[in-house]
Amino acid sequence: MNSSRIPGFYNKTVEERRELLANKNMLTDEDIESLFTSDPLPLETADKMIENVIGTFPLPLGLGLNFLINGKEYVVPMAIEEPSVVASASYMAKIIREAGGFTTESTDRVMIGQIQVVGCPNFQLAKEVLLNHKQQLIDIANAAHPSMLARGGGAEDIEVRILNEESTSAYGQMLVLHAYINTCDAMGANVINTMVEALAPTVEELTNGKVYLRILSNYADRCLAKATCVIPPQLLESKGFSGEEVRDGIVHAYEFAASDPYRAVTHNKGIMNGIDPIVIATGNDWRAVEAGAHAYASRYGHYGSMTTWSVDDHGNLVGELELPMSVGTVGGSIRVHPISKVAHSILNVDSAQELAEVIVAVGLAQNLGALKALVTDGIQKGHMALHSRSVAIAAGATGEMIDIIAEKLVEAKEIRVGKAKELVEQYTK
Ligand SMILES: CC(C)(COP(=O)([O-])OP(=O)([O-])OC[C@H]1O[C@@H](n2cnc3c(N)ncnc32)[C@H](O)[C@@H]1OP(=O)([O-])[O-])[C@@H](O)C(=O)NCCC(=O)NCCSC(=O)C[C@@](C)(O)CC(=O)[O-]
Ligand SMILES: NC(=O)C1=CN([C@@H]2O[C@H](COP(=O)(O)OP(=O)(O)OC[C@H]3O[C@@H](n4cnc5c(N)ncnc54)[C@H](OP(=O)(O)O)[C@@H]3O)[C@@H](O)[C@H]2O)C=CC1
Repeated sequence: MNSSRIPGFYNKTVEERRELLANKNMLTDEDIESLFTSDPLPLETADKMIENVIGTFPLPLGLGLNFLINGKEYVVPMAIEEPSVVASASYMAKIIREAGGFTTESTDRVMIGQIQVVGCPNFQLAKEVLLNHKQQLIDIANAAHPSMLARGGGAEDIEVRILNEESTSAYGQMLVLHAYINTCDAMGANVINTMVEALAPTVEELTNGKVYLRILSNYADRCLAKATCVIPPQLLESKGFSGEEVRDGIVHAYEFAASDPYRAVTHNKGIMNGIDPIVIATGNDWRAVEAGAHAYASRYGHYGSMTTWSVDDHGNLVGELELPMSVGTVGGSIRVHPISKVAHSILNVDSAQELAEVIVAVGLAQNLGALKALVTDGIQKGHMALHSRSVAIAAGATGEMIDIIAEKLVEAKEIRVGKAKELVEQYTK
């Protein structure tokens, strides 16, 4: 197993980094070909992926390093436009590996398909009838996609709810059937939608109602992944701040996010800074993950922090992140986008469950990075120093000029495009 600890990786050139991965056998010949080409997503492939294609929209692909999860090393592919995210994830993963690494766990990959039934003459009776035909309904769902059952998944259970029973509106009352479907290593949207569409005629017959919606729920609260880390305070020490001070600051920051939606949204955005890039790089549906994650952050009746941070009896900082994680290692665009194939090669996970667990570990690290910066130097120092290169490019710097202008911006403590334009003008005179 290759170590994910590659000191100085970020000081190398892109070519050197690729060579290093190839030498460590972390890339296949096909991966190398996909990465080294000037056309990573060929237009003819793109044109088959979505509609009205006129081009592609590339994003930087970086590697989150130092991840040790359940004793296994992970190099994490991250596709993102925002500076300092990859650096921060790698830095926090480095601290957490010194503390023994992340521990993760996850539920079975049970997703939910919903069927909405309206106009039942008797909603209670309709519910009873559906529940009495549970096995028949499960069998119909599985007959619609038998291969999922054959690989150990498929429809497993049915639940029925009545919504707005007391409503007097002509549109309010409805019955909702939930089909619980194990989608194995697929995110499963298409499997689920196929199954609920197949169920609809029988559901109408049994309820004497009318079915409108037949679609998966992105609130995948039976498809959860959780990551935990336990960090002794001495590993959190930062210039001018004791480990205990940083630890306590992080717990105070968590309490702020837990109690105030204005802060929670930003706190959680910082978590998604880590989650979205790996979801995108692995070819998964980040809208589905985003929607589920934010809904889960509201499960206690108000929008709160996705993570929890506390201090254990030994004075260690304990972090935890649990989220719905409807991702796959097959299906969707995963085997279609050549760079997503490379990302899977680098990440080296064997199942969707393992992928989900890595993703929440990265989210937890990212939250720690942002909070540690916020409770010490503030976000601008580390983030803006790295952002200075984008500012230089936005001001017209090219080639070797980019790093020179970026350094001058940091020295001047004025990381803004106006200042960068002045510097570019001086440089090119
Ligand atoms: C940026 C750092 C890491 C610098 O932090 P630093 O203390 O200057 O880092 P360092 O130079 O001591 O290096 C420590 C480690 O960081 C990594 N590292 C260091 N530099 C690089 C680099 N160039 N490229 C890749 N990796 C880098 C690398 O792993 C390195 O270890 P090494 O390998 O050298 O042994 C730190 O300031 C930090 O974590 N800041 C937080 C950044 C952040 O959260 N950015 C997100 C954008 S802000 C936002 O959108 C969310 C927010 C903040 O609003 C959420 C919220 O409010 O909660
Ligand atoms: N609300 C939402 O989130 C919606 C999302 N989508 C989109 O749906 C796509 C994801 O759907 P999904 O059903 O996952 O994708 P696909 O239908 O593309 O692929 C999944 C298929 O892969 C096959 N497969 C091979 N090996 C495995 C394995 N080990 N475990 C599970 N399946 C395996 C299965 O087919 P077989 O059994 O025949 O081998 C399975 O049905 C995404 O692109 C998403 O954007 C679509 C609609 C709504």
